[in-house]
Amino acid sequence: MASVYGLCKRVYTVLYPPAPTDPSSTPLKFGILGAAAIAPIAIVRPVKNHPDAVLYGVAARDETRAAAFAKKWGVVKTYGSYQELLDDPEIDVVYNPLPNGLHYEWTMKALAAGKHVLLEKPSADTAEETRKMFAFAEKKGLVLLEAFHYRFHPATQRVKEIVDSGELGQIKSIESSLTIPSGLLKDDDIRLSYNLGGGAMMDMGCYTLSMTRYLAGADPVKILSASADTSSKFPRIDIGTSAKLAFSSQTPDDDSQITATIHANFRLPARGPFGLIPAMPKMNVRAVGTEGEVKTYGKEGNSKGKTRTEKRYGEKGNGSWTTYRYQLEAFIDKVRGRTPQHWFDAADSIANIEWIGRIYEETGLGIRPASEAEVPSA
Ligand SMILES: NC(=O)C1=CN([C@@H]2O[C@H](COP(=O)(O)OP(=O)(O)OC[C@H]3O[C@@H](n4cnc5c(N)ncnc54)[C@H](OP(=O)(O)O)[C@@H]3O)[C@@H](O)[C@H]2O)C=CC1
Ligand SMILES: O=C1OC[C@@H](O)[C@H](O)[C@H]1O
Repeated sequence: MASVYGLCKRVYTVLYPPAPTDPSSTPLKFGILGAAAIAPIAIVRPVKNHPDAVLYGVAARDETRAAAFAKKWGVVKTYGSYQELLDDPEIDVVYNPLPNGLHYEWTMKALAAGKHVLLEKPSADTAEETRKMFAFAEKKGLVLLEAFHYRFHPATQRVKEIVDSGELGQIKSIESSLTIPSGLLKDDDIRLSYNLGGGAMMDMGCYTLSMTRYLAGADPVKILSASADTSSKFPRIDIGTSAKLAFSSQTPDDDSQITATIHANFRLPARGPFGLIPAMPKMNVRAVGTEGEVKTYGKEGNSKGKTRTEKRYGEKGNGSWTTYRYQLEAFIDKVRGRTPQHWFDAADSIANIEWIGRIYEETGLGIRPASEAEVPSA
C-alpha cells in the first residue's frame, strides 16, 4: 500500500513539479526548436523545477503551433521560424528535439548563434556530422550534450557500479533491448522517414548500444551479426534491428570476449491466442558474469541462487526526479562551470553514432542520409 502511495506521489510530482523555492534572478533562458511531442517531459517539466532555468521561447514552422504550445506550457515568447529563435539574444540555451535528420543543421546554427545546446538522441545521421558539431561547440566554448538522459539517473549508475565492482565476476554477455508495440506509430511518424533519419536502430537502438557500451566500458571490437526487418511500405526503414557485438573483456588476464546483443523494434506483436494480449513497451538490460547477473527494468525472473532487488529512485526531489531532471541538473552545472555529478563527452557520442552506422551497413540498409543543408563552418 505504502509503495502504491509512493508511486502515485512520484507520478504526480513528475507531472506537476514544484516550483523552486530559491529561483535565480538571472536564470538561463531556454528556447525549444519545434513544438515537439517529447518536449513537455524532457525539458518543460524539468526546467520548471530548476532554480536556474526558465522556459523563454518556443519556435515552430507554423507560429500558431508555437503559440498553442506556449499557452499550454507557460512559455514566454513564440517564433514563426527556428532561425528567429536563434537570432534572439535573450536565449542562452537551445533544446533541439527536431527529427534526427535535422539535428546537425539546427545544432550547427544554434552554436553559430552562440547558444549552448541540449540535443536529442541520436546526435545526428552520421558520425561525421557529430564530429563537426562537437568540434564547433568546443571552438565556440559552448556546451553540447546528446540527451542520453538515462545515464544521469542513479539507478543506471548503480547498475554500472555493480558491473564494475567485480561482484558478478567476469562479464561474459550483455543483452539490451528496447521495443514498442505494433500500432503505436502512425505512418507519418518521423521515425518511419528515411530522409528524416528514421529507423528503429536510430530511434531506440541508439539507447541499447549506448547502455551496452557504458556497461562494457568500451566500444565493440566487431559486429558478429546484424539484421533488420523492413516492410514494403517503408523499405529503407528498419522496423526492427538486432545485432550481436563483440567487446574485449575488461578484466586483466582474461582474453575472452564479452558478447552483446542489442535489439530495437517498433512493432512488437501482440501475444496469446488470436493476439489478444497486447504487447507492452519493454526496456531490458541484463549483464551476465561468471558469478551472477544484474538486470534492469525487467521483472525478476525465476533465478536460482541468491537474488536481491535494489531500487534507486535517487534522493533528489524525494525520489521524484526523472532521468530528464537529473540530466538537466548536470547540463546546467556544466554551463555554469560547475562539475556535474555525471557527464559523457564528445568521443562517446561520436562512437555511438559510428557504431550505429556500422550496424546499418551490416544490415544492408545503409547509414541514414547526411544533411544537405548549408551550415556555418566550424
Ligand atoms: N529523450 C527521449 O526520451 C526522447 C527523445 N526523442 C527524440 O526527440 C526528437 C523528436 O521526437 P518527437 O518529439 O517524438 O518528434 P515529433 O514528431 O513531435 O517532431 C518534433 C518536431 O520536429 C519538427 N519538424 C521539423 N521539420 C519536420 C518535418 N519535416 N517533419 C516532421 N516534423 C518536423 C516539428 O516541429 P514544428 O513544431 O516546428 O512543426 C515537430 O514538433 C527525435 O530526435 C527523437 O529521437 C523522442 C522521444 C523520446
Ligand atoms: O525513449 C524513447 O522511447 C520511444 C522512442 O520512440 C523514443 O524516440 C525514445 O527516445
